[in-house]
Amino acid sequence: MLTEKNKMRLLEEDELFPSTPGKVKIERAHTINRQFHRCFASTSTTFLWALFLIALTASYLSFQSFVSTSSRFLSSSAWDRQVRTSASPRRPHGLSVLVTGAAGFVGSHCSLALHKRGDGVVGLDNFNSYYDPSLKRARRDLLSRNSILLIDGDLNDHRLLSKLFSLAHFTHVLHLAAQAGVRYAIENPASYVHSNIAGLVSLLEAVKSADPQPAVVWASSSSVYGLNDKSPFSESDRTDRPASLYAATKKAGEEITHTYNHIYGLSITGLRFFTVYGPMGRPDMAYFSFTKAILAGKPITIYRGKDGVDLARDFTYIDDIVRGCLASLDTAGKSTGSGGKKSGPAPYRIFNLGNTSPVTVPTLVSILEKHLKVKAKKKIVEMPGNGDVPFTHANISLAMAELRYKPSTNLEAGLKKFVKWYISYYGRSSRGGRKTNL
Ligand SMILES: O=C(O)[C@H]1O[C@H](OP(=O)(O)OP(=O)(O)OC[C@H]2O[C@@H](n3ccc(=O)[nH]c3=O)[C@H](O)[C@@H]2O)[C@H](O)[C@@H](O)[C@H]1O
Repeated sequence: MLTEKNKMRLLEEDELFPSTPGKVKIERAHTINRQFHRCFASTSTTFLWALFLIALTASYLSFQSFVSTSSRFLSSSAWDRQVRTSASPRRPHGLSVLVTGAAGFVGSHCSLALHKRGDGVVGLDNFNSYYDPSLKRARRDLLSRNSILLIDGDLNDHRLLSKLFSLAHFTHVLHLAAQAGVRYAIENPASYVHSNIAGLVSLLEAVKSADPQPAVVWASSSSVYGLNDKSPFSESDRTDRPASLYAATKKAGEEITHTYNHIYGLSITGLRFFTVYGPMGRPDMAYFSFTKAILAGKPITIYRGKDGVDLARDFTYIDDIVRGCLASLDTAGKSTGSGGKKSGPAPYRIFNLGNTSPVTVPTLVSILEKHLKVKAKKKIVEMPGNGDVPFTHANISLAMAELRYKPSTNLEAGLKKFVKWYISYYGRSSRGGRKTNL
């Protein structure tokens, strides 16, 4: 017999876990159900508590790491001195440059080149794990051996940025930090917004407030041309049809920098890089991942465009890009703002930095086969609709006229240098582990 109290409890439980209407309830089944429900209720409560505790611990740890990262930087006079020393030019009228993304491919090369000619350089990089951070750490070690300070920090850390600009009077910012990669945007769209939009705005806010305001040279991308089919691509061509989120964030960057130029008088130079390659490059890019796979005897996938047309890129060698970046810094006019107001118009420039001679992906593979002395196992598939464009081709007349930019390394010669570096760094039996220092 059920007591009134038990009946009430059952009723309450029925309301909590309603049974399917019209089903006959057998008391034994109900008892089992009840036990199950209790057990479920207690399991879910435990689960919720566990979740709560995990969230609490995670926020505590991230707060701690934020506090320790910031205080490590922000309260040490030794660190202040390091920043000032690294930012100081060692030649008369030398530049003082904050290089963001300095542990990256283009960033590390540019930092070394600036330092070599006597400019002051401070690097900033968040060492994210988009590709193997050990290569980024090796680049940092190389910079460190050249007395270049590289700070582990994120563009979105406002306190860190304002501290940096208060410590050093940077004449220029070379902004190369970004979430790169065209196809990865399908997997992780938020990382593009974090770095290429929020990070960019955070940096521009800090630059705007700096006194004096530095000039900004930053990496846009050939991908902004998107579905443009007028060849070669000129800076005045349409860029309103991006084919990937990566491209859309780079295009947005061009508009955002324009706003800061217009309102605050920041001197802006946007560089549209065309598929940059070379030693110490990015492991996610085709020439690099193909090399690794070919040496390991693994198959490579070659995408092919509509109607069996080969894809082509205006592959541009890193040394040419570095020269273009340095020439942009050297010719950037001054920012005109102070205290959040501009005192006159400041330059806003955009340049293509390409090679002007597109090469198809199968040709890239055959050059690699020749330099590696190994035949590739090729799998040819139709280009997936994940952001790729069929070809790129730069018109570089503007950069030639204003920057004296003149690319001098063709793909054959550039890949030879890349392969030499790759084998010296990873060895021929490459499994991704490094053999020597950079
Ligand atoms: O100029 C840019 O603005 C961009 O250049 C670079 O993008 P992409 O030109 O796409 O270079 P990359 O990935 O090396 O693919 C090269 C070719 O190989 C094809 N490709 C690629 C991979 C593969 O497995 N198979 C293949 O055929 C592929 O279809 C393509 O045709 C930078 O990564 C990017 O960050 C941005 O800076």
